[in-house]
Amino acid sequence: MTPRAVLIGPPGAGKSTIGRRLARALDVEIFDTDAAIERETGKTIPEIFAQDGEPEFRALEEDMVRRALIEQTGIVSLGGGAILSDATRDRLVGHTVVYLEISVAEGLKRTGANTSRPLLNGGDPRQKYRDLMRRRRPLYRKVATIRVRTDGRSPARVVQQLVTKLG
Ligand SMILES: Nc1ncnc2c1ncn2[C@@H]1O[C@H](COP(=O)(O)OP(=O)(O)OP(=O)(O)O)[C@@H](O)[C@H]1O
Ligand SMILES: O=C(O)C1=C[C@@H](O)[C@@H](O)[C@H](O)C1
Ligand SMILES: [Mg+2]
Repeated sequence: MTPRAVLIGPPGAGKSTIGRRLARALDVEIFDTDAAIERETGKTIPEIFAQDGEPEFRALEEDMVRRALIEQTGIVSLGGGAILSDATRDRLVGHTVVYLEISVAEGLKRTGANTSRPLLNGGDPRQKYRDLMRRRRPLYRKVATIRVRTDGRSPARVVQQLVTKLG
């Protein structure tokens, strides 16, 4: 058993939104690792970051992704930073991995008013988002088997393209 597709990309790329809609279009289940971690721990992600620290969150995330890749058969949406883990990148080999691409400007717009993303809080969000993309872009590209641009495209349009690409 293997997921139909795994969605990756930075905050605001649409992993949760597109994931939900793509799953509906394909009539499969959606499994969002961020939501699953919150369910399993009974804490929100900002609470985990604040109380336990990012390394603890990354460990929970790595294990959640490991299990999802074994157990899920629908669409799996990963947290934005999940691909930072070497083990996770290794485990993604052989899967259908969709990179939802987004520009820094558009990513900032989509995440702007929202404070539920601990990594973008505090300091200058623009600089933080840029730094994050500089570090992650090569990793997203490396593990992706399909890339889709999301700038200036409605979720419906992105989903439509993905349905075509996934066959
Ligand atoms: N193609 C799109 N066009 C316009 N807005 C979008 C698009 N995709 C998502 N959005 C909007 O952008 C915001 C962020 O999307 P979403 O939460 O799905 O991103 P995410 O990749 O799951 O982010 P995170 O990594 O923080 O979980 C939401 O308000 C969503 O409605
Ligand atoms: O980009 C990131 O590192 C994160 C993205 C979110 O999906 C969450 O997994 C968390 O807020 C960390
Ligand atoms: Mg999300």
